[in-house]
Order: sequence, then C-alpha cells, then structure tokens
Amino acid sequence: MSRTVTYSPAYTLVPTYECFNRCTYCNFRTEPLQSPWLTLPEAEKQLNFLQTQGVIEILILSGEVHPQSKRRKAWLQRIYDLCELALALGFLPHTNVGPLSFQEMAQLKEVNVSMGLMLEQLAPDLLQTVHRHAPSKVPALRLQQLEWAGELKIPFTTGLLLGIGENEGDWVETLEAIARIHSRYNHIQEVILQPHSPGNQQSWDGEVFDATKMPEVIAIARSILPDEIRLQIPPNLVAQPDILLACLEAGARDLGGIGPLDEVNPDYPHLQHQTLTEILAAAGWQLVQRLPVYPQYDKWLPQTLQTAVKNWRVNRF
Ligand SMILES: O=c1nc2n(C[C@H](O)[C@H](O)[C@H](O)CO)c3cc(O)ccc3cc-2c(=O)[nH]1
Ligand SMILES: C[C@H]1O[C@@H](n2cnc3c(N)ncnc32)[C@H](O)[C@@H]1O
Ligand code: MET
Ligand code: SF4
Repeated sequence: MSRTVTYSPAYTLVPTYECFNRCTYCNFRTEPLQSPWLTLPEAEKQLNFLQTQGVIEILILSGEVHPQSKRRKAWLQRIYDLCELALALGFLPHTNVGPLSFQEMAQLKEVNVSMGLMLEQLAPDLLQTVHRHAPSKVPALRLQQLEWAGELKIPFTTGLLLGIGENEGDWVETLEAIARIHSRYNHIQEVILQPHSPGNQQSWDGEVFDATKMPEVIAIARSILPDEIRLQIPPNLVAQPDILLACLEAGARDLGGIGPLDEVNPDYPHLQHQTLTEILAAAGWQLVQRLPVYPQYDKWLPQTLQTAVKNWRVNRF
C-alpha cells in the first residue's frame, strides 16, 4: 500500500497587492494604486537567490486590477513577463491572479505549466456578506473560469474556502460543480480544502474554521470527486499533528506549495520541513516532492514548456 503525500517546493511572487475587490476575510490586499508593482529586476533578484534553495514552482499570486481599468493590460503584461522570467531561470510557473478574460487566460497558458482559481463557495448569499464588495467572487463568473480552463486545456487547481458563512450543503453543491466540469474536460488536477484562518489585516471578525471538521469535509470531497483529482490541504493551517494525520486518513494526499512565506496567510508559518517529515513518518507516511503539473497533462503544454518540465522529470520525477 502506498502511503505517499506530495508537496511542491514553492516560492510566491506577488505582482501587486492592490485589489479592487474587498473580500472581508482578506489579509493580503491594499487599496488600488497603493501597492507598487513588482518590477522585473526585483523579481530577478529574488529568483536568483532561490536557485540554490531547492525551489521548483513559482506561484504567481496577485491582487486584481479591474477588468475595465486602463491599467489592466499593463497588469496582465507584468504577470506574463514574471512568468517568462521564472521560466528563463529554470522554474515552473503556476498563476492564480483571479478571473481572466478568455484571451488573457489563453495568453497566460503560454507561460504556465498549470493555473489556479479557488471556486471558494457557490452559495449566492455570500454576495451579501463576505463578498458584498467583491465582484470577482460572483459564483457564475468563477464557474466560467473553470470551463474556459478546460476548453483551453490548462491543467487546473481549484478549491473551497471553508468557514466563510456557508453550510454543509453548500460544500456538496460546490464539489459537485467541480466534478461536473471536470467530467467534461478532465483538467482539474487538485482541489484545495482551505480553512478560513483569521489574520491581522482582515475586516471580518469571523472565526477560524474548526480544524477538527477537516476530516469530515475531506471524506465528503473524496466521495464526490473522481479518484484522479488529488485533495490538497495546507499544513500551516492544519498544523495540529493528530488532525493533519486524520486528514490524510480521510483522503487528503497533497500539502500544496510549501515555501518561506504563505503570502495569503502570513500569520501562519509552515512547520519546519524536518518536523513535518517526522510527524508523517511516525504514522507511516512518506513526504515526496512533486511538480506543479501532473504527468498526465504534460502533453497539453506548449512545446517549450514540455521541454522545461521534462528536464525536471528526468532528473528526479
Ligand atoms: O497554487 C496555489 N497555491 C495556493 N496557496 C499557496 C500555497 O499552496 C502555499 O501555502 C504558500 O504560498 C507557499 O509559499 C494558498 C495559500 C493560502 O494560505 C490560501 C490560499 C491559497 C490558494 C492557492 C492556490 O489557489 N493555488
Ligand atoms: C488565494 C486564495 O486564498 C484564499 N484566502 C483569502 N483569504 C484567506 C484567509 N483569511 N484564510 C484562508 N484562505 C484565504 C482565497 O480563496 C483566495 O482565492
Ligand atoms: N485575488 C485572487 C483571488 O482571490 C488571488 C489572490 S487572493 C489573495 O482569487
Ligand atoms: S482574496 Fe483575492 S480578490 Fe479578495 S480582496 Fe484579497 S486579493 Fe482581492
């Protein structure tokens, strides 16, 4: 029996923290125009340092410039250029920067080995609460992103944000929607189950999602999603060893990107790699690295990206 858990050695680049949405649980955003954009020379400095740090994935995670803004084009171009730079330095980019137009998504496919967007929750009532001032979080818009990613053959990561005012029936509905779209395109490689974790900056005083409920959510997800979709949980947000292990027993098999700083939840540091390895080993689990694209999708990638991925695979994967 294989008791294997994967993770991706990752580093997060943030093109900008400015965001026109105001999700009330967000600890990341600044007001529009209040965050200088990451420049290419600054990114190059960070990436050069990483070349000796064992990093494979560069996660591009950004606040959002309004689709109708005249700055939108420059914002997307900066994201594209950051991906290109990461590739040139030997890393594999994965971009999650909110909803994109079909053309924008097609453009970013050229420079990403996979992409992501959290579905979060489909429950429409959240538009009256945590998402009242977050037009990017309209459920139909996000479902359409999953469809477009499928049409464009982009290996995709999505997930649920748990504990933002939804109920258990909403989990089922959101998971069924993911399963339905995946059955048409076969492009969802992972589903993240992300417990809402309060931080210093957020305006909403909602509670932390009760981690003891995670195994139950994982079991529900496992029963709804097909076997080929791996379930991801963030070990810095599910840090209690007995709960982390219970999550694995319930069916979680991936710990996501692990890097020096979780930009979305900076108040929750990752366990030391050695500590994590030991906790897992004590229960018979082996922690192994993976790439940000799963092998069955290599053939979907543009030729130059296939070459970059192959280089990593022949060396170690
Ligand atoms: O590759 C992804 N990583 C996501 N990560 C980040 C990643 O997996 C790591 O936890 C760190 O960023 C590693 O430095 C998230 C982390 C959070 O705290 C909250 C949400 C996410 C969401 C994603 C995501 O959609 N895609
Ligand atoms: C990158 C992803 O991080 C999630 N996200 C944003 N804020 C929080 C928080 N306080 N706790 C957990 N996840 C969060 C959102 O779902 C976003 O899509
Ligand atoms: N703004 C994007 C989203 O919410 C990604 C980063 S969130 C900190 O989906
Ligand atoms: S969660 Fe993403 S979309 Fe919402 S305010 Fe934060 S950066 Fe913007």
